[in-house]
Amino acid sequence: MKNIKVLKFGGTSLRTASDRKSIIEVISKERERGYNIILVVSAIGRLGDPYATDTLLKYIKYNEISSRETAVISSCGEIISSIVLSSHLNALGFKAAALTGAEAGITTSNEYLNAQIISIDKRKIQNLLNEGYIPVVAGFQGQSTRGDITLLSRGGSDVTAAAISQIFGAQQLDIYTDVPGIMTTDPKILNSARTLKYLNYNQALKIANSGGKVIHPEAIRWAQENNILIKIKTLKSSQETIITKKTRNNLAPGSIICVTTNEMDEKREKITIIGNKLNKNKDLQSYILYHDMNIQSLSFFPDKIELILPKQSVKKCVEVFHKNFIENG
Ligand SMILES: Nc1ncnc2c1ncn2[C@@H]1O[C@H](COP(=O)(O)OP(=O)(O)O)[C@@H](O)[C@H]1O
Ligand SMILES: N[C@@H](CC(=O)OP(=O)(O)O)C(=O)O
Repeated sequence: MKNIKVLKFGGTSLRTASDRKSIIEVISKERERGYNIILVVSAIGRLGDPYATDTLLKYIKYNEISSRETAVISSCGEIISSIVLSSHLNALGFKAAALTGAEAGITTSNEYLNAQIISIDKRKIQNLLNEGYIPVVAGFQGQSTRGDITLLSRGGSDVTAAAISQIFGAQQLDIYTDVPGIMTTDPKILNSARTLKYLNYNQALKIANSGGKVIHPEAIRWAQENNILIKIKTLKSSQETIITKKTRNNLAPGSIICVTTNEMDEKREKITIIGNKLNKNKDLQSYILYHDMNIQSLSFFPDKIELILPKQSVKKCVEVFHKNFIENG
């Protein structure tokens, strides 16, 4: 079957009734454009929302239940979400069918909380598509070769969506989230962050690997193998990031694209400055070496610089790098 598009909706895009209404409008438009749609959903909302992953995890203590049971309770959020969305679609006259990861044919390795997808049996989703249904797949989960429920690691619904895109020969995967794409830094840290319009797979992978959690790195790898165009977007704006093999965002030596942050432990965070041939950026290097920013450890690589700092110094430091070397760089 041609013209397949996979749409993934993250927990933050499914939160309210109005979000879910906007999702139905997106699906409707994509169908009108002639696409056969496969949906992948995450658990609704974030900590505090009834069936969000972190809310479910608050009901248990890791040492009281096994990893197997942790995977089972965590998987419930996505299952509930898939049924909520399919019921909305059916109520509006679409034909939709919710599937758990196992029902969608996703077989994984045996690590309960951090499994890898080994294969996807296409038959169930394919039959639904042939019959005019919109499959709504619960993301983040699969079934191990031993028959247990497994998780694809935190943020893993992106992996479900990219793997399904590859197996079904989709040319495009749209990931809906609460930010208008991959940005020059986390907009929750700095509101002057701007959306990066175009990235190639390698640039996106570097950002994802160093804490830019908009997309799971494993999802980029699945997409890259089949050259699938990824769009990262939000329901609320027309801005987006387009990730492809080649980018229009060719970087001059010494330039920076993104500053990411990643928690190391309770007290420390790692800041990563990502760019091209950063050894050519003498201003940046001397800024780091000669300004007192509370840096505890520093590593230079050709395409990134990693700094470890106490948590309280991170915001200021991100602000300085962003202002001096991205906004005015
Ligand atoms: N460079 C970045 N660009 C955009 N967002 C970022 C970046 N780094 C971190 N983020 C954070 O990633 C969040 C989106 O990822 P996530 O919470 O996993 O969403 P979803 O539920 O849609 O999967 C944003 O709310 C933002 O705070
Ligand atoms: N709900 C899971 C899986 C996931 O991918 O979620 P989201 O797409 O909302 O980041 C998690 O919180 O890890």
